[in-house]
Amino acid sequence: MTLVLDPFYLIVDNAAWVRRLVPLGVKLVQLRIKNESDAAIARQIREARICCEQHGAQLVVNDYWKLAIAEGCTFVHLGQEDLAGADLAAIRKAGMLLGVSTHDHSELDQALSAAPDYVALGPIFPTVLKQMPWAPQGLSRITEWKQLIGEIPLVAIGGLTIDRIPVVLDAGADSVAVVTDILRHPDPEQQTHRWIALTRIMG
Ligand SMILES: Cc1ncc(COP(=O)(O)OP(=O)(O)O)c(N)n1
Ligand SMILES: Cc1nc(C(=O)O)sc1CCOP(=O)(O)O
Ligand SMILES: [Mg+2]
Repeated sequence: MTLVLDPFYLIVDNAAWVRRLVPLGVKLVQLRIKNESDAAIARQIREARICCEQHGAQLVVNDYWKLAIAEGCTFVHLGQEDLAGADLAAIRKAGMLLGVSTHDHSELDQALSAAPDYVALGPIFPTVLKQMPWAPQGLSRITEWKQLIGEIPLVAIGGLTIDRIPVVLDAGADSVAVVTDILRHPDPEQQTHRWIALTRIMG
């Protein structure tokens, strides 16, 4: 059955952000931790899972699919390199949902061969979060991707801001993922409220 994704997809880099923003009404959140020990990551996954369960939010664990399984999580996000090294059978056996990143047609073919529960396309606009070899995809690429993947939910990511939500959803994205426009906002709580309100109207 096709998954229905919340139109607002928050991505954070530690469990403290999950505790701070999920209670505001976030329903889909990714824990994307880099450069910490497995023990520290496992602890934060557990903390985030408990918080999400308490608030009816879906937690997606980035990269660390083994820890996600061990901590009883239900959703992982994998990039292409992560996917190449992952045991998809183990992920599915654990009953996990799977989201996969794509940046070009060959990556889309790879992603679709894993029967993902959503496909992410990025970077839609320039992003300051990480360096990537791909030029911004632009809005027409969102429309193209949605036509190619059909019913599978499409997540747009990269350089998204509150002002860009309408055009990105209108182009065909089912969900809009964000880091900087919320985590580096002077008032992250207020900005989260704005994202929730706008994606509820538009999504
Ligand atoms: C929703 C979503 N889309 C894309 C990514 C990027 O994943 P990946 O290419 O594996 O890069 P890292 O995030 O691991 O640096 C994502 N995390 N979430
Ligand atoms: C983590 C990530 N992955 C991308 C991809 O294109 O796969 S773009 C991106 C950065 C998203 O952060 P921001 O909202 O700050 O631009
Ligand atoms: Mg990754």
